[in-house]
Amino acid sequence: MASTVLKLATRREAHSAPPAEDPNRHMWFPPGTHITVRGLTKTFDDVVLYQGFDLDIPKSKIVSVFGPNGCGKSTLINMISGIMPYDAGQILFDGKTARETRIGYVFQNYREAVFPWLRAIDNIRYPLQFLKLGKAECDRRVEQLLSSFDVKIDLNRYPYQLSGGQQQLVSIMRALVVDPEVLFLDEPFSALDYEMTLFLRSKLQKVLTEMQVTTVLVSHDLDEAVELADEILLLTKKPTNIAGRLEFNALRPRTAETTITPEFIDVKTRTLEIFQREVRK
Ligand SMILES: Nc1ncnc2c1ncn2[C@@H]1O[C@H](COP(=O)(O)OP(=O)(O)OP(=O)(O)O)[C@@H](O)[C@H]1O
Repeated sequence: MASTVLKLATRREAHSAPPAEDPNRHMWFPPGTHITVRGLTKTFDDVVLYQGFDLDIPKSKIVSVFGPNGCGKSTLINMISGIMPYDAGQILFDGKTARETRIGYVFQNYREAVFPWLRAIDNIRYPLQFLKLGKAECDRRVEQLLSSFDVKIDLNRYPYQLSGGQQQLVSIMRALVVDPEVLFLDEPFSALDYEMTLFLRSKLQKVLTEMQVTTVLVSHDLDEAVELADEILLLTKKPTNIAGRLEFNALRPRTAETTITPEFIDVKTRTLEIFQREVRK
């Protein structure tokens, strides 16, 4: 099946969509796509959450997922990242399965995500043991990450000795140390105070831009969803589908000043309009 998708993509790299009568039409995806979701179906206790859901996620871009409460944002990234099984469908990363792909995941609840028995530095290093890398390369990666994030905290401390924001910073670095092809973040800042949120948002944005990692972010905060995104993916109420997709092309790094530009206000307003239309349905 993987080769079928790739063949179809290669055949149609002329940017034109396939004819409507093509039975494999749903397998087509635009050039520049990294993740293809096709025919995704998920039911919880007889409630259909996703039914034949298709989605393309572009390579090296940040996509924010926004939608009504309980529409299935977390479930979607959990299924795509391979954490949660689905009933039917296919998800491929450049033609590979999730198991064949280096994936990073940052959870909302950092307290449960970091390992309390490991010092911060050992939490960050932890996933490297599963990659076949020499010690020098492991050290280089950790050093590079610490320098990119300009880390000022004492990494010899245990998680309980760190603030919530510092623990979430550790868990973000742990997700990035494997140099992931794809990064998933599920409301990573929602449990943090505002100052820490702004700080981490700006650091994360800088590092993601440097690393060019394909990123899918679930956020409940509209400003955050737009500020960080190259594209905002809006979902409907369940059974969940795509309500709209909006691009946001402002230059990076984006700062508080970005949020008062006409471009930001326009994208935010249009996002809100689609969201409100869905919520009222
Ligand atoms: N393990 C589960 N068992 C049963 N139902 C579930 C399970 N996980 C999620 N659901 C249901 O699926 C729906 C989508 O849940 P999900 O957490 O993905 O939505 P969400 O959009 O991320 O929610 P929120 O906006 O509250 O963060 C909800 O109705 C939820 O109750």
